[in-house]
Amino acid sequence: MTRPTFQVRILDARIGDSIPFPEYATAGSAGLDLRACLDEPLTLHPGETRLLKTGLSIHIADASLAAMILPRSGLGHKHGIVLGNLVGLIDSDYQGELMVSCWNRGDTPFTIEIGERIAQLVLVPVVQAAFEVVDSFDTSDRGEGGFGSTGTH
Ligand SMILES: O=c1ccn([C@H]2C[C@H](O)[C@@H](COP(=O)(O)OP(=O)(O)OP(=O)(O)O)O2)c(=O)[nH]1
Ligand SMILES: [Mg+2]
Repeated sequence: MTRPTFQVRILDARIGDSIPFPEYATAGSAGLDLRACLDEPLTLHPGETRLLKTGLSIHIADASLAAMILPRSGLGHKHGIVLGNLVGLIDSDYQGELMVSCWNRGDTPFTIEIGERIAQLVLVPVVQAAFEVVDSFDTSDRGEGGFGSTGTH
């Protein structure tokens, strides 16, 4: 399969050296792991949130694509390390450093090591909408029902 190509800037000279460049871990991986570009290990105390550098910027350039920063399941489930913004959305025109908001939502301190994989980046298709303002909609089966309106079984 041909892959779209993005320009990437390496903002930290350790990337590609002591801190590996992101790569798909397996042929079927959806995400690229992002690593913490720290100068020293960082202990996140319970409830603490810190914005961490990744040492990389990407320019997606194509408005029909975006990237999402998602938590790693192991860190989130086992150690309570998730994202302070829950999900990060990278706009196609963003050219700044990819940043990861790390939140310790658990009840024990967790130390992030230099170069540790802290989150994952997933490229996703995007549809930009145009809106037509109307007074009413053609009625659908659901109508305005939501929030459990179809029951629980
Ligand atoms: O986890 C994240 C989330 C966002 N960003 C960058 C890329 C994104 O394109 C930009 C803006 O993000 P967003 O639109 O979610 O934040 P905002 O609070 O609305 O800021 P802005 O006013 O700059 O759009 O910040 C990151 O590096 N990491
Ligand atoms: Mg925004």
